[in-house]
Amino acid sequence: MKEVDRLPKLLDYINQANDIKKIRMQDYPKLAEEIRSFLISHISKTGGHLASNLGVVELSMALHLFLSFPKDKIIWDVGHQAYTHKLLTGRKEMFATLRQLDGLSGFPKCEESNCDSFDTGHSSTAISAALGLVKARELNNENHKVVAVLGDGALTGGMAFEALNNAGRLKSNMMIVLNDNNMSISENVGGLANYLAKLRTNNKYTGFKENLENTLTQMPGIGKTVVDKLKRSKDAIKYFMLPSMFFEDMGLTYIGPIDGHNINHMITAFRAAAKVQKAVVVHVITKKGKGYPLAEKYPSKFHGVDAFDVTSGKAVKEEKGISYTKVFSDALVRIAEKNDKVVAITAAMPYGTGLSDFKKRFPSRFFDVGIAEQHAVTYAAGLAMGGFKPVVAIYSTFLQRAYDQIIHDVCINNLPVVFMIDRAGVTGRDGKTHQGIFDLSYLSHIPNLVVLAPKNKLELEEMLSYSISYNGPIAIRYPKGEAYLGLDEYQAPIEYGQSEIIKEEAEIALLAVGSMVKTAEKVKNGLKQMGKKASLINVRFISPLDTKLLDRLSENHSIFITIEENVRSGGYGQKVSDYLHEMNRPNSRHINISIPDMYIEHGGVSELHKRIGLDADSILERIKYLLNES
Ligand SMILES: Cc1ncc(C[n+]2csc(CCOP(=O)(O)OP(=O)(O)O)c2C)c(N)n1
Ligand SMILES: CC(=O)[C@@H](O)[C@H](O)COP(=O)(O)O
Ligand SMILES: [Mg+2]
Repeated sequence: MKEVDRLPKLLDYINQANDIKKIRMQDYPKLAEEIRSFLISHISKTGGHLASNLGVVELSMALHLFLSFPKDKIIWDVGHQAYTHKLLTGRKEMFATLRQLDGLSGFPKCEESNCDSFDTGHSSTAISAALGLVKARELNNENHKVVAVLGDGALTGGMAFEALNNAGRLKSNMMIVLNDNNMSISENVGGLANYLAKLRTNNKYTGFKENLENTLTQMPGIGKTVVDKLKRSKDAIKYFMLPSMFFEDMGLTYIGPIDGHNINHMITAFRAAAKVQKAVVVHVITKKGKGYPLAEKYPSKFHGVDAFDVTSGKAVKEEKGISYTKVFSDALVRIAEKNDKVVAITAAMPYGTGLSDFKKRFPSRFFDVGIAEQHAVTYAAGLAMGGFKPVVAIYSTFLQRAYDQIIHDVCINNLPVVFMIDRAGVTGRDGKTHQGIFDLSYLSHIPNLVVLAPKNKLELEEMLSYSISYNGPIAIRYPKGEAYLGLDEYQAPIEYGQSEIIKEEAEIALLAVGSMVKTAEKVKNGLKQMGKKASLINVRFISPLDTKLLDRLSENHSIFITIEENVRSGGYGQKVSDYLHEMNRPNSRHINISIPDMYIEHGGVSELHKRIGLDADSILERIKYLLNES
């Protein structure tokens, strides 16, 4: 062991909340460096949200030096940047298990620590939740501090604006730390991003770099002795400010921009902000990926990573096969070459949803609307009304936001919008906020909306072509990860409302939705070994339900087994069950294999499937048990 390795690290002194207050001010930079090394070393092994976390090391330290936990509350918007907060609140030892099954969550989680105040994962909720906590504080006669921390990307979300509108009326203190790194996952876009850029580049920011208080002290009309008093006064707070009509006119106080890597400047700003009996925006400027040159250079690539080699930045595991996302991406570009009415929309996720290539190839037909799923959907409705064929690509979990827009704007108007719903099913390591397990339930009862799920790569391509030519709202849901290449000898043409019969036998009908067709193949083989015959059906259309096929199958199948990667309630299985019941088929038994109505925590997709009984072996066990054959 080298001599230096034996020396105690500053991090060794940080074992529980508030321990950071024992660290001497001159050691803050060293602690920040240690935290960064710790994060890089752990995330390189477990995967996780690297660049965002590296950017907020000093910001998190400053907040922890200023606040007291668990009394005070921070709400981390999205929550993907809360790793340093976790580290500073007694969870250091758990980092080896980050995002692993039963391990440390990658997001704030009240269950995990009393220093987490709100579970998050989806964007733009922090100001609303903080306002609620502030009101509760008032009603309970309490006096803790409440801080919402959100990024410039999160600020593009509609909820953030609704909350700001409300925050303008606040008569007690609440801090909104705007962590501005000039990036969402990709470049932040739109008028707000431009506005923040103006605030950022304001000359006076450089004036604050040396020392915020010294600068104030030297300002004409302020003077050394009155700085503290000035901080308490509403008018004088404006000396901290640069022209920020937007926040000010909304009724909030604005402080900034502040160097988000200068802990002392931030603490000074927080102290000043805490004295204002209003909502105060503290605008801090940070560098996404700070301290790891590759992440600084490629912040999008290092936003969320799998395990990687620190020196080269390359993923440890080579990507296997082609992903469904890539299949969609390539197919859409091919279609758009021939059809100039096709336009594509993303809500701040061009890369994740596979629209980056479309963006490069057809920049004028590509629209990134920011983290604004609701707007994305209604915007698509407008484009469709204007004669275009919008393809809206949004992850299953984030499309939850736009339920009303899908009904009210797209489906009541019966508009030809194509929804490409990526990350449908169990998505894995992001955990309960990100699993795409509700979409069949929230979509398949909407009148006019067709809902499809492909069994393999080829079928996703076919379904996309079908959807582009279909004259009405239509959605295709497909999972994260590698596209299935098997079963491509079965590719009956897609006919409206018709499932595909892959193997027709008798006795048992296995009806599998999308990703579960591959699993159902294995189940079929297992049943065969038990001496049972089974037909294998690729459901294809979750909505409308293929009732004709169900009627036909009822003639020589006595057991229907539906298999889907969606919660039970409102899923395909319940539709089938409902139909069989209504048609009074006393000789048909139905077994519903689906996800229990519960939140699924983080872990690997296969291990989660196993845990919830959605792998072939567990399904077979369940069937055997239910048929009394175990
Ligand atoms: C409703 C919703 N849509 C999309 C996402 C995916 N997402 C996670 S982080 C992120 C970018 C956030 O940017 P910003 O708030 O600036 O944080 P940064 O990563 O730059 O620190 C996006 C789009 C999400 N979490 N929630
Ligand atoms: C924090 C967040 O919501 C995203 O960064 C999400 O983790 C992306 O998921 P994928 O890695 O599946 O694109
Ligand atoms: Mg950002």
